[in-house]
Amino acid sequence: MSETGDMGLVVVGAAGRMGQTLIRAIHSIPGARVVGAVERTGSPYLGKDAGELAGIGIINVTIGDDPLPVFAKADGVLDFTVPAATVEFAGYAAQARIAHIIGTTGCSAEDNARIEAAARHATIVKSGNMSLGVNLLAVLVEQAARALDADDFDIEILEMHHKHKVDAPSGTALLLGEAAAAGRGISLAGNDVRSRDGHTGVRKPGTIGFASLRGGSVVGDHSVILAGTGERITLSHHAEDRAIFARGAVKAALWARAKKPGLYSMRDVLGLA
Ligand SMILES: NC(=O)C1=CN([C@@H]2O[C@H](COP(=O)(O)OP(=O)(O)OC[C@H]3O[C@@H](n4cnc5c(N)ncnc54)[C@H](OP(=O)(O)O)[C@@H]3O)[C@@H](O)[C@H]2O)C=CC1
Ligand SMILES: O=C(O)C1=N[C@H](C(=O)O)C[C@H](O)C1
Repeated sequence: MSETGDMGLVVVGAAGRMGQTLIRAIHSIPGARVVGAVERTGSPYLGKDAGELAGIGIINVTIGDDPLPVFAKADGVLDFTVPAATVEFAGYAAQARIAHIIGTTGCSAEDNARIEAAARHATIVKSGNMSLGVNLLAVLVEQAARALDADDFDIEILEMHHKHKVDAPSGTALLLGEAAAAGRGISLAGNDVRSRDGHTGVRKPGTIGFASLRGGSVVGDHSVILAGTGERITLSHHAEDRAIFARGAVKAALWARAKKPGLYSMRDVLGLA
């Protein structure tokens, strides 16, 4: 806990697009405080003040590359980095018995198994999208997929992101795919079609298709299309500002503080489960 009684939070990947947005969000939200900032060894941002880098002025938190001492004095860690780093941070958060909020996408099944193991000791909230809007959209997608029969309506998920994004389909697209699959009473694994190229043959009934676009500065656009014969329903979310993800992550941290170790989702945090 920080000296003020606020929840003391460490931001890992503090110099990244989300890292800087998180520093600004924590600074503006009552009850939370930045107590540490971590970047990878060799980062040009080591030694810089995390607040100054994020554009809010000096907050006396220097960006370092050793997570252990900062985790030891914190209540939680906000992590929007890369899968290999996230798996490592999950182990450290479990050792320190602190909350770990994971926004990192592109984790493999093996990464997820290691995160699940860490959740035996740490309270982990992991979601491909921390915004209220997308998590509400997931509930609506599940309802629509349940209501519209697979014989009559095909489900396709389209996402577009900025040109710097490295994983596809996006974590959000997969989260929405999981919601659609749950509505249909099937598992997404084995029923997903992640890309199409060449002579693909006709669409296999009951599958859930994905398409990914990349370009420019798009923060995150997602559409779930339920395509029937003669009609089409499109459920969409457009993220205009990364602050929506950062605010969700801080909300998740404050929620997780009072929770027992385990692996939770943003739907749990928002009461939409
Ligand atoms: N769940 C959600 O709501 C959201 C999830 N995301 C996800 O968050 C992740 C990050 O996105 P974004 O901020 O755009 O990406 P960035 O590349 O801008 O930021 C990632 C940061 O993590 C740093 N990093 C890499 N390895 C380590 C390490 N071992 N220790 C500490 N820091 C490390 C990177 O450093 P360097 O560049 O020097 O390698 C970089 O500064 C992605 O997976 C993205 O999909 C993004 C937005 C919302
Ligand atoms: O990389 C991003 O930027 C984003 N990643 C998340 C995802 O993979 O869905 C969330 C958001 O769409 C932005």
